[in-house]
Amino acid sequence: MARLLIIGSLEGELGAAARVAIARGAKLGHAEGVAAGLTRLRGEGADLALVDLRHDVVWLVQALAAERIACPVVACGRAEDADAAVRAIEGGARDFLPLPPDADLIIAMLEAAGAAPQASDGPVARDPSMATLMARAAQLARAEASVLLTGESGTGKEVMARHLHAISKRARGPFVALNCAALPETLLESELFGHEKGAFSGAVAARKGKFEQAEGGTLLLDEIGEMDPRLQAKILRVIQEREVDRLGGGAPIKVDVRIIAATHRDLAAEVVAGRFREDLYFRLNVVALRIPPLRERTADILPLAEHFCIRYAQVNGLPERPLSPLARHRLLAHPWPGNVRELENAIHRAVLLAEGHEIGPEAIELSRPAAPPAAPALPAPSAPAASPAEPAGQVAALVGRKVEEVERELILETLTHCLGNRTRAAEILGISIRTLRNKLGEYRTAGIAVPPAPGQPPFQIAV
Ligand SMILES: Nc1ncnc2c1ncn2[C@@H]1O[C@H](COP(=O)(O)OP(=O)(O)OP(=O)(O)O)[C@@H](O)[C@H]1O
Repeated sequence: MARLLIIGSLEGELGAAARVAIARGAKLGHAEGVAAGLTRLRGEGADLALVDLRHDVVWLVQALAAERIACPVVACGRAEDADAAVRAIEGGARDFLPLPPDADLIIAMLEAAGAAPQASDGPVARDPSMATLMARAAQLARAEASVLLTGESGTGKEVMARHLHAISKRARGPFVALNCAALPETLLESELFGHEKGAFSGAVAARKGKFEQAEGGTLLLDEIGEMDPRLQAKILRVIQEREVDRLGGGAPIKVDVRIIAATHRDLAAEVVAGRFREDLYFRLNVVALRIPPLRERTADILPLAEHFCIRYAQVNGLPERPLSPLARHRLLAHPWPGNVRELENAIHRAVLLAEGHEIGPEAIELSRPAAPPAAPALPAPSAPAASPAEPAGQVAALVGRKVEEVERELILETLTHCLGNRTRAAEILGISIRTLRNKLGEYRTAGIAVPPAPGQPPFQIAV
């Protein structure tokens, strides 16, 4: 369940935003001001904080950065408050939410924060390959062993992790998820292990890490393959000793947490390449579940599509409508490179776009062609083929240029567009923040100017 903290009075339009989020399944916390909000974020944390622009948003962002608390902050206000909104974004706020709130925008922001409201009804799994997987998951219900979930992005690893938690004897305890690829190393370290007061210059109060927050429940370490080897060693110690050391010393704290790790990488290959610790791999891999890509479980496509048709009709207050036979055909013919996430997005759009009593094929927009043309013809050099998502002229204009060069321009332009906000730019580009930082580091080394992060002097050295 997404955890949202609202900072400001709930009496006005912010209260309406709170009601929208609750209706979509978010768990709400509230603080009247930024200082009280900071105290709550130190204690129980949140996936997203919505802060009334009349409060000192930049102070909160800076305090969170100083205390290494990872929580995206979204400033909220009326469209007339544009100047204050720009100051908040320049000061490090993730985004601006215009009031009165738009329900879809709130959902999108929760999703961008990695906290999409979760359906509580468990995974849809009708394909025989998933039936086997679900049977194995059921066998594991009473087990305490760590589980390693592998599978391409969007196959449903987090959904499966939540399911494993829900059917386990820890179900009454918390389920806490952390995306290890989304945070830089120091922030990830204090998110995981917490810190004592005075552990670093901004640590003005002690704070529990995710291991402690998940006490008695389950901790999902998502994208574990991206974790730095030093932190891998610390995770190994927690698993072996069942205790965590907060940053800044103090006695070790006993923890009772089941760990589920997930990755889209081939971790065994990462071990061979020397990027992932073998001992940690064996500890996590006690039980491994591979979630097949959607193209390998085609019997799931229509049940999933129907599930999302109902869900998004309800979420948007629209009547439930069936998929027409042609729409079904179109869905079955598509290879779904983005897996269930891509299908979910396509159906959400279709539910909004469809007209009439059923959802027809015209409402289903697919990112790539459903199948290659019967007789593929080589495009003429002067008129290269474009994907349906890209206007032909724009792609044609890039012919003759190096991929590396185009990539660099896209990254730098996106960063400029986001006023230097790395997290936002990485999200838009669809790459991890770590990859973005590495690229920016390369550009700097090559002497190319990089837009500074908000609140930092131009062309600083640290990325
Ligand atoms: N079996 C399923 N039943 C219902 N919904 C599903 C199922 N699998 C995935 N989804 C939905 O698809 C989306 C992507 O799923 P999820 O986040 O679990 O994938 P993931 O493999 O963890 O992705 P990533 O590797 O990118 O983190 C979510 O919105 C989720 O609700």
